[in-house]
Amino acid sequence: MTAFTWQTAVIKIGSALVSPDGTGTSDKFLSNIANFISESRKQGKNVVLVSSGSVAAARGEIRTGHKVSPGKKSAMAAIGQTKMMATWSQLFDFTCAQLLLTVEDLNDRRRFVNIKNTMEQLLDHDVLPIVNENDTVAIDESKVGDNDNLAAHTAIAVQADCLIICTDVDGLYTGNPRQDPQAQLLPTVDNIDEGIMGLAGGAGSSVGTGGMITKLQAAQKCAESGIQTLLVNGTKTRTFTELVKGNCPGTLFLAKDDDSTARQDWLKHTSNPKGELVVDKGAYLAMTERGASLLAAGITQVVGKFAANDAVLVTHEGHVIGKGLAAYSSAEIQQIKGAKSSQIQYILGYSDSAEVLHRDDFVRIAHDNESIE
Ligand SMILES: Nc1ncnc2c1ncn2[C@@H]1O[C@H](COP(=O)(O)OP(=O)(O)O)[C@@H](O)[C@H]1O
Ligand SMILES: N[C@@H](CCC(=O)OP(=O)(O)O)C(=O)O
Repeated sequence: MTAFTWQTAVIKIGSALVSPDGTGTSDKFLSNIANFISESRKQGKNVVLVSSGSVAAARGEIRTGHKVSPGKKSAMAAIGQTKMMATWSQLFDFTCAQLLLTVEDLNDRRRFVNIKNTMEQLLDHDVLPIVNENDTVAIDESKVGDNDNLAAHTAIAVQADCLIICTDVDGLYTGNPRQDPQAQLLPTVDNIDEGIMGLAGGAGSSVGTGGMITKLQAAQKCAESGIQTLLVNGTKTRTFTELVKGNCPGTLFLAKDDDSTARQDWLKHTSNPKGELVVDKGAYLAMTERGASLLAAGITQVVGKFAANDAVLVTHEGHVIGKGLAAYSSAEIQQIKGAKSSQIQYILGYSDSAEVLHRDDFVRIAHDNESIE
């Protein structure tokens, strides 16, 4: 077993643990998890819970076939969310708070900062934040879609040093252990490359969403943000006795060395680019080799409509070089592109910033397969 240490953790609980019978909720597995959370808080650690199970908890409350329509899922989430929250609350002798989020809340910088501040306030007041996707309002493109990725965004928001994903298998195996009895458990993963991604199969139960792939996506986001991820079996008591001792009884995904700021982690993994700035070779070299800010003079083209403070992609010759927060709107940049910074005041009649994209609001993206739809 690999040893690990942590101070602030996001703990993600899958539907199969909240609703082991595939309908209603049960404390069968949750009481062990709740004890671990209580014990960790007594040790002065910070915990945020991301809990699935609202849809599964409401099975039987609404007539459905085997496949449930999105409309019925939303209705089930509305019913099951209160059941799930009530089940958690009765396992703790401290206050719990409910946070229901959508992808739009996370993508928007101001809303994201508000979510982050709210969670910090709750932790400062010894309240346990319990997060879930707002399945009642989120449909299709406004959905994160799975709580593994939602947990990674949450970990980035609270600047956790650890994400613990509790599921119904012991960790990451060389193949889906439900289909391949020869599959071996991997105790440590130091780099989530294509080979590791290729090991992931689908969900293990009828109530799970995403299966192993979304867990690996979450672990990858976290690793790149300097956050370690543990994938453990939430159905076993021993998991939690080992976790309390600082041992990882499943798979530990190591964090990468990360000197990026919290703002840059949000930009890279959570923000959704609303447009694109095409830059010339001089700006490209200045940004990638010297870490310089982007000035209006280096911009050759503006793609899409966006407001000041929206996230945008920065591209050169068809390759994405990074993502940043634009200091000006697309309409303003259309007017100032190619101009010297000293001319911004003259062209626009005001100058909010000498840079169109400040170096602190920019994050490099090394691969080049991202594009604007
Ligand atoms: N390589 C793998 N290693 C471990 N489990 C895997 C792998 N590939 C697919 N799985 C499946 O992923 C399931 C966990 O995902 P899921 O059912 O979505 O759980 P949860 O509800 O906890 O999110 C496991 O039960 C297992 O069947
Ligand atoms: N938000 C949904 C859960 C989505 C999800 O990712 O489920 P799971 O794979 O069980 O963690 C719900 O509360 O039912």
